[in-house]
Parts: sequence; C-alpha cells; structure tokens
Amino acid sequence: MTKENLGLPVGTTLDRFIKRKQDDFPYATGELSQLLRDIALAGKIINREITRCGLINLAGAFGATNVQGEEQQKLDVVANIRFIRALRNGGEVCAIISEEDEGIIDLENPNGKYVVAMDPLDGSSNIDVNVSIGTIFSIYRRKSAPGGPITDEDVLQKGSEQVAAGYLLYGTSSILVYTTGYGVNGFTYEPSLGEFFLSHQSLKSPEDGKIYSVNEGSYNTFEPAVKEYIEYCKSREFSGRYIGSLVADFHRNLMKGGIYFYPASAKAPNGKLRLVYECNALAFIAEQAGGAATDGHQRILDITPTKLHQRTPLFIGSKKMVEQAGHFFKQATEHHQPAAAVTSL
Ligand SMILES: O=P(O)(O)OC[C@H]1O[C@](O)(COP(=O)(O)O)[C@@H](O)[C@@H]1O
Ligand SMILES: [Mg+2]
Ligand SMILES: [Mg+2]
Repeated sequence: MTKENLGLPVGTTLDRFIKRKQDDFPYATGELSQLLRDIALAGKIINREITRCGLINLAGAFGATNVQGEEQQKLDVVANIRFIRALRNGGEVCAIISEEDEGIIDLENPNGKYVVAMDPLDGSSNIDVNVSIGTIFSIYRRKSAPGGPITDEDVLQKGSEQVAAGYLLYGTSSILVYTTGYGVNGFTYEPSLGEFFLSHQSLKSPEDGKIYSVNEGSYNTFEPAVKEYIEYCKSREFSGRYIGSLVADFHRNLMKGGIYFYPASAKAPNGKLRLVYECNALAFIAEQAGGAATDGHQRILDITPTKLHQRTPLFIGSKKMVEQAGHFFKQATEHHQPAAAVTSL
C-alpha cells in the first residue's frame, strides 16, 4: 500500500483520513494535520454562510474595493474574516497572504510554523446568481527564524515549496480537495452531519480531454498563439465550458479531462489570476493528479514570486492539452510567426 493510496473506504471521515496519513510519518508533530482541520472547519462555516446568503443579507456588494481595485462582495469579506479567525485560533500559522488584504497578515504567533496563502472566496461574480464558487489555499513552511519578523522568504516562496494545497468548491455538493504531495483526495461535505467524507480517492486527471475553458469574449485581445490554440480547439470540436469561477472550472476539467486557460491579453498583460494564492495551489493539485500547469512557457510551480499579488497567465488541466497549448507558444517564439496546429500529440 503506498502513501498515496491508503485503501480507505469511501465514507471515511476527513478527520480519520488525516490521522491515517499522519501515522505514516512517525516524526510528524501533527501541526499540519491540525491546520488542515482548521481549514476544513472554516470551509464548513463559509459553506453555511453561502447556502443562506440570500436570506441573511450577505448577498451583494460590500461597498469597498480590494487591493486589486476589484469591488468586494460581502461574502469576500466574510470568508476572509472567517478563515483568518480559524487560522488564528488554530495556532499553527504565523502569517497569511490573502487576496483581500494588501499586506502580510502577521498573526503574531511565534510558534506558528506555517504560512498560508488564500483566495477566501473565488468566483465572486457568481455569488449572487447561485453559481458554484470556491476557496483556494496553499500552505508553506515558515523559512525565517521563529519569533522574528515575517520575511519575504516566508511569503514569496515558489509553488514547488508548498507542503500542502487545496480548494473547497461550494457547488451542487460541496467538496474539499487537497494534496500534501502524495496524490490528491476529495471529501464531500454532508451538511446534516457536519462532516467531510472521503468520496474521491487518489484523484487522477484524464491525460487528455475535449473541454476548453477560456473567456472567449476577450479573444480579440489575445496574442496570436492563444488565438491559434483556440482555433485548434474549435477545429477539433472540443466543448467550450466556462463558469467564471476558477475553482469550479478547474474541478470540472480535473474530473472530465480538459484545459482551463486565462492568458495574457492587451488589457491584462500578465493575465488576471494571482500566482501566490490562486495558481500555485491548483498547479500543485494538477501535477499531483497527473496533469500540468504552465504560464504558456514555463511550469507555474517554478516561478519565483516577487510580489504578493503578482499575476500570471495560466494554462492548467490535462497534461496533453497543456502541452499542446505550449507548442503554439513555442512555435510562435521560434519562428516569430503564427504557429501551425501541432496535431501529433
Ligand atoms: O470574468 P473573467 O475575466 O472571465 O474572470 C473570471 C476569473 O476571475 C476569477 O473570478 C478571479 O477570482 P476572484 O473572484 O477570487 O477575484 C476566477 O475565479 C475566474 O476564473
Ligand atoms: Mg479567485
Ligand atoms: Mg477571491
């Protein structure tokens, strides 16, 4: 039995699963396990707020903009507060990077060994229309000495340094999907019991797929290689599917096989998505599930961030599809001319 496949039955609680995983590492202190439980707890609370937000005056705009200049929704703010509170109370984390806060959130917890980067509410534009939304998180080990100030080396680590990452998808059912670097597992939430249960063990992304997910309304602003890749998808009669919540689009493609991309455009030269708290976590999961994630040229997990809210283009999903998209960029770079379709993959 490998560490990846514990052979635990469907229906095992998240708690028991985490405990079993921890038993595989006799020297582990249990702090990461506790941190994962804290995140699951925050997820349950957010799930509750989401399912009744239309009734408790939580729908709609908050009336302020975040650091990116985007209009915050009330649930963006609530989710941020809930997660910060859960991580502070849990005691395992020293600092948080959040989409909703400009600077580092120092929890003033010198004993916290971990740094968490998070998008507390992903897909904000879908909140008020009952469409799936999510939460994304990355967990890093603190690099600087405990007790001292939180430094750039703590918060600007490459995605390949993640010790764990995951997402919560609040959809037709809510699911927590995470990896600690030994495969990917998913836990479906049973609201009447208040528990996450193992439902998707050792998730594997189909190697290839027939779904492409991109905001095609921006087509005219994309660079030629991206336009050509989209034309290639159309020529193959792939299905276009775009929810507009990264977590939901990613999850569907993970299950069914497909590619999600948010490329650079004339109006967003580095794309829209944020490297530290959106792309890295999903890239880690994609790779652990046998998929891939690039910015069109290089592996997402190899990019060293220089800013907390840094943006990056993203191409993520089934391995063959991400490679195929990369070929269009490669050809465009090599020949300085529009790339021809690579049909051999
Ligand atoms: O409306 P667009 O430009 O297609 O952008 C949609 C993308 O933006 C995001 O909503 C950004 O996430 P936030 O809601 O956390 O800001 C992604 O979830 C989604 O894929
Ligand atoms: Mg987001
Ligand atoms: Mg968000």
